Amino acid sequence: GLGLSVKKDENFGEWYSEVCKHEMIEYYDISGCYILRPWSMAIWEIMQTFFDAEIKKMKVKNCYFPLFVSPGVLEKEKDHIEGFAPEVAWVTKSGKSDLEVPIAIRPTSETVMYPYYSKWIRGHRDLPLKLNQWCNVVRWEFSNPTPFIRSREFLWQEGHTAFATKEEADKEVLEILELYRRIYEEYLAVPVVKGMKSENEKFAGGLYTTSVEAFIPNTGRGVQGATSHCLGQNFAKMFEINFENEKGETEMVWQNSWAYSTRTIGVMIMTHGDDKGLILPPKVASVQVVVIPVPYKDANTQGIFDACTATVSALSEAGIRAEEDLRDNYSPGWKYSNWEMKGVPLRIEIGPRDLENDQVRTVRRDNGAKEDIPRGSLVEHVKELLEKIQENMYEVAKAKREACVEEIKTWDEFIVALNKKKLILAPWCDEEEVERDVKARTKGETGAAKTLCSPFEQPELPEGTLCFASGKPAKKWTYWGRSY
Ligand SMILES: O=C1CCCN[C@@H]1CCCn1cnc2cc(F)c(Cl)cc2c1=O
Ligand SMILES: [Mg+2]
Repeated sequence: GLGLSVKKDENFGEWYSEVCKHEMIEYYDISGCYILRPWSMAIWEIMQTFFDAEIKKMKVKNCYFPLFVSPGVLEKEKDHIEGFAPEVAWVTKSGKSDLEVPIAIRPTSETVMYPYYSKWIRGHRDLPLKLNQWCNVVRWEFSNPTPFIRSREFLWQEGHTAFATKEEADKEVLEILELYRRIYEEYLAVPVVKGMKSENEKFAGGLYTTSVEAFIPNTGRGVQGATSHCLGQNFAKMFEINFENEKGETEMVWQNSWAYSTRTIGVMIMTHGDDKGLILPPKVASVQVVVIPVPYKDANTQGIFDACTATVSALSEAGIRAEEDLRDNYSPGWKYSNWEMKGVPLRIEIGPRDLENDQVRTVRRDNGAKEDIPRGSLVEHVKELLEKIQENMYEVAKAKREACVEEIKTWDEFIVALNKKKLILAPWCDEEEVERDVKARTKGETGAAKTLCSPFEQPELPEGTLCFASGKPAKKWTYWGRSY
């Protein structure tokens, strides 16, 4: 049918699923797997074009490692994969016959790549080694699958870099994190917080984890947007990735790994969609402007169609992604709803009056504003409108997220804020067992609260401030909440 059957604020889960099904994904017969249709694949490609160009400026090179991992390699370090083992997918047969040894499908590629890093890195001249791959990974998770946010197979990029010094690694971790912030804030118009993960939440195999964290006001859940880890020398030790330094001494390399995935698209949908459907930020919209003719019984229909075609070519020549919808089997009204559902940021209507006045009518998808524009200044007006839409979508989302933030000092305030679906900013003693204790005490059907990150931008922490959970001296302000 035409519209959505539920409202975003009434039944978020159903709303999200229906919005995704309007040409972003198709459900698949294997649970947790989804078909990425062109409407969402185009978003992935636009982000990939940006990110790929940026990492190439950083001298990162793309490569491709095999999908399959032999068990010996995957299970090289028990502690690295402890806890993850249940989500590893295995190939056990080919045709009718069993494989001698089952083969794992990569859930991430450290164990696939690092034996070769050990082989390729001999001396300091082999450093820094900076490789990235655009690929899919498989994690056979059992918690409720959600299109883009949590699927058993997803697309991502995984960067794996090796340096001679910790300083170089520390620097690159933050450079990549800034690119992730740009993907979210400049392309997807989604505000994120940059911060450090707690010892409990970080990648266990690494030294420290930084992340960009988003927040979904409707569900009151944080969502990890992307991660940039410094692995220290842990994997160098595990996989003997050593190099001979200038003085002829053998040293272990310092490594990073970093990733973002198709989860980015789900965060964008959840953030911007409304009861008419998706709203695409212009930067990532495969169609930024849709031009719709509004013919009138005996008016000059051909003239209207020609004006639409001319408008699309003028916009396209200026690098704007514009399309006309001249289908004669749908009414203008039907077309308005259809393209609004798909989230096209700007609609242009051309009817008899517009033809006479040599103008077009523009309608913004983000706030519904209508404006008549003379055809003579069409291109710069539309460029301006698209920039305003991009900016407005970010500002609106940022204001909504800020309205969810609640600063608290005590346990009681924490519980009240948690139940009000807030993004909680709390003074914390930064002790692991305190975080584990908070998780245990907040366990419930809607999931436990945990740390999301400790923001790099720390508010003032007055001397003597106590941890909200343990009463011990607080060391830092940390964002807490339920999460995806
Ligand atoms: O997040 C990134 C950036 C890109 C490269 N990887 C790291 C860490 C990935 C953690 N992680 C995440 N999930 C996993 C699932 C698994 F089944 C196994 Cl065996 C391992 C892992 C695992 O190590
Ligand atoms: Mg996982």
